[in-house]
Amino acid sequence: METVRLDGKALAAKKRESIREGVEKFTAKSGFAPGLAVIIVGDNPASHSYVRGKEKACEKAGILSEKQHLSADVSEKELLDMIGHYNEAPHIHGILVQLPLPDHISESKVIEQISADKDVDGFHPISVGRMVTGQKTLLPCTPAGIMEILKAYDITLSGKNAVVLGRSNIVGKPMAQLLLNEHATVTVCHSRTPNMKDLAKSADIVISAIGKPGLVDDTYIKEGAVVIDVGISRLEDGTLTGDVDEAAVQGQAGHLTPVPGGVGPMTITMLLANTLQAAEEQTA
Ligand SMILES: Nc1nc2c(c(=O)[nH]1)N[C@@H](CN(C=O)c1ccc(C(=O)N[C@@H](CCC(=O)O)C(=O)O)cc1)CN2
Ligand SMILES: [Mg+2]
Repeated sequence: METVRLDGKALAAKKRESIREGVEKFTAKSGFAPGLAVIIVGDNPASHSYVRGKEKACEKAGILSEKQHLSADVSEKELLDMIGHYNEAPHIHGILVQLPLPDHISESKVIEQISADKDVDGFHPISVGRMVTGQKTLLPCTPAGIMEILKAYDITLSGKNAVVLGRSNIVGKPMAQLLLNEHATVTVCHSRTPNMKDLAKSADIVISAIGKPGLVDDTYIKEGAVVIDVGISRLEDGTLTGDVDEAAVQGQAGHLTPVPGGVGPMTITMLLANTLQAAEEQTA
């Protein structure tokens, strides 16, 4: 069978154009642009590259972005105080702290410090609670972007068996919840799941967010299954690769997201969408 490539990059470009139009309308009506504060701690090159991508995307969409780069040895209190400042800043409608953080800073304390109204990453327990109970909220960007890809390609979720590989708070857990909200039957696999391969092989939809290059080959995939690759690893030669061995699943998967150019560009697109949504809700 022919494997359909799920082109996240092209979908992201289309969505970003419609977000840009929404931002233009918002700005004309309110007299100010939606504002996003981006806080990055330390010097992780991948994190800086993602933050650059976010700033560039904001600029193109007409969103004001304000970056704060803190040194790796900044105290937890200083970071919490900075978030407190942005919680009160009227020109800022969204706050994101790039993850991961250095070990001496509690990720959960930092996330809980962000006002739920400005939580454009959708990681705050209030946002998570709303998502779990099916209320309107700001959704985590990567899982929300994957849902947009599935919708754009008319992939039915109701009644389907979905297997999520990985249980992180950023991707695996919220992904499972969003699929469940759309009436899929969801199994979450992790490092202590003994029969991960068998579970994946029985699924209509496999979402891999593990971070092991090439882990998912044709022995994990049922003929015709939808395969979403969230893993991004940089190999020694500098190339980016996902969790999925693309060559091995070609002809076996029904649909497949590439890496790069699949899920990643939709992550940043959903951040733009969330920032506009937050600005609209705060000025309504
Ligand atoms: N506060 C947050 N931290 C992190 C998040 C997040 O959503 N919020 N997610 C990831 C990193 N991430 C965004 O921050 C991210 C990862 C990848 C991409 C992306 O566009 N990938 C491209 C390739 C990019 C490249 O060439 O390096 C692709 O897949 O095509 C965007 C955002 C962890 N931290
Ligand atoms: Mg590849």
